[in-house]
Amino acid sequence: MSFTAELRDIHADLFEAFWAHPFFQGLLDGTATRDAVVHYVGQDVGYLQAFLRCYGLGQAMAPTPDWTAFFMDGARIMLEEEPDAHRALVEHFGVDYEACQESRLAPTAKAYANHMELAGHDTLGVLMAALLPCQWTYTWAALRAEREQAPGADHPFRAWFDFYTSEECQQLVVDYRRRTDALAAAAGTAERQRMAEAFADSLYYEVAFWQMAATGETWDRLPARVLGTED
Ligand SMILES: Cc1ncc(CN)c(N)n1
Repeated sequence: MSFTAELRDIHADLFEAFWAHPFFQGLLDGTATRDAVVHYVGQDVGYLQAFLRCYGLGQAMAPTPDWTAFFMDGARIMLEEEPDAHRALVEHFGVDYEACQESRLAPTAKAYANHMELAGHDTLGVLMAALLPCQWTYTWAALRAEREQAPGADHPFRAWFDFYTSEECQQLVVDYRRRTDALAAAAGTAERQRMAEAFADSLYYEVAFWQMAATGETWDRLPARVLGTED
């Protein structure tokens, strides 16, 4: 079994938690609230900016022109295409995409961004393992949504699902996995272990990012779980 297939197996529970999270299910059935969606998109703009910086860190480690092209193309998709998917989410609520951008990353978004950027100061393999869940979870969940519930043409967030199920996004996941598998195969035990941990941490943060959106988490509005006021 390949390295990434093994990680997929080991962390099946986190993939399932990602799918079942009320925020994602709200996007799927169209009941997600305005506040949660606007907060999600406002935070995601900053998250994607951090991701683009990681592509820069990847470029700095690129061993071949092929790797350089991979990071350049990933950055192009994120800069030119992904914002349109997010724009569709907030425009459903009559909110301007540019206006909903938040100036400060919430605790969860910041922790995730810091985690990825730290991975970008380790090896190329650790960086790739940290970046993979971002591509993989969204495309996996959007494809599953299409299979199981087929959001119709009149679905309010149709464009968002269309982006993540696109051939381009699917190919990106295939390429990410192929490259991560090749790096893992060439890595020693210690590096492979750091790769596995970087992947698991990012996957955890993917689920936590939904929770951040659902609870409206910011530094001023920490969830009850953090404040110790939870029942
Ligand atoms: C937090 C997060 N993770 C993943 C994606 C999909 N690229 C995203 N836009 N934001």
